[in-house]
Amino acid sequence: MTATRLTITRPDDWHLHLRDGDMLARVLPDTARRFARAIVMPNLVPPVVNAALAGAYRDRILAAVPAGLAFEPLMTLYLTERTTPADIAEAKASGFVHAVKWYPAGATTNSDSGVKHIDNCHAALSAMEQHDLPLLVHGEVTDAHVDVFDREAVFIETLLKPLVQRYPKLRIVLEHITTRQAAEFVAAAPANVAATITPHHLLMNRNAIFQGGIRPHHYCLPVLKREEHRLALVAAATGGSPKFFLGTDSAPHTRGAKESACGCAGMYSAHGAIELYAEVFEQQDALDKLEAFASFHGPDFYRLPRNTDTITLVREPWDIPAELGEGSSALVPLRAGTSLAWRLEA
Ligand SMILES: NC(=O)N[C@@H](CC(=O)O)C(=O)O
Ligand SMILES: [Zn+2]
Ligand SMILES: [Zn+2]
Repeated sequence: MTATRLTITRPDDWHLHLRDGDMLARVLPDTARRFARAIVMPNLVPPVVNAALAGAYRDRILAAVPAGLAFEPLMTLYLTERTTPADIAEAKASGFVHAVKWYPAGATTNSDSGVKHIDNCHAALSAMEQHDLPLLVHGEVTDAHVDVFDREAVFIETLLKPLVQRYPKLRIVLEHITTRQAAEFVAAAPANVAATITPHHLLMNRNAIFQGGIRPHHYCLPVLKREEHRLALVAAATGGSPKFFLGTDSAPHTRGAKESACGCAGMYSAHGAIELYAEVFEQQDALDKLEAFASFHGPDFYRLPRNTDTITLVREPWDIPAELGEGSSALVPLRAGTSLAWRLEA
């Protein structure tokens, strides 16, 4: 029998881009309606590199939370080769910075200030291990000679495995995993290593980028992979392991920035995030595993309390508009012009 209603502990989003200004105001309500908390990515321009900037950004986010909704932004720092142990100590002491993000320079959107050589970050990484502040990783090498579809697997072998060995107590989240190699690596790693998985990498393979023509709204980083990799991610997400948890990587870009001769990487999914995950879990006949993936594994890893209120999803198709918002912040959401199978009950 198929379920038509599903009530779960309110989930959190452990990887989210909220941007700033008009775009922040446009996208935050979508997340705040569904999730109690989110790990907010620091790749603004300029990036959020210290606790003072994170605190100011946190205030702007809180000011944009719609009346009647409760939402807690969990802030992150952007790791650079100039991040000091004092920056880390200050971030930890703030109480609102929950992690530090490693962007290999040039790997993704707004990563220009990121890390060229991780060997230049060892003082900061030691401080993070000492203060128990997790490291979040965009796991792709940037070497132009490495095929774009292999960049995650090569990153794991050449950079991540040595790092895990060198810092055995550092908590590490490999973000938005996209390959069988990543799922296997995380599953076999010690308990201080975990991963987030996006709805789009669970729902689509790389054919979606080229369906009848080039599809800029299906371009993200790490790029969608072959079907065998999608299947490995689905098995990891629905398999019940506490090492895998929800992180949408909802990454809004304006329509113009996506539909361009050199379009930005990132998909917007916050408008239907938990509903999209429900589709995946239903396809696997694993709806009973959704709550742990969406609401328990993340807070347990981050050592935060689980949420105590609930959300309810109903199996009732609803239409996704062709475009969300207007003017400078208008964007094309995932599944634009089609429908989602599950709807969030008001
Ligand atoms: N995932 C993406 O394709 N884009 C993200 C950056 C990131 O998470 O790598 C963005 O900020 O737009
Ligand atoms: Zn990334
Ligand atoms: Zn991201």
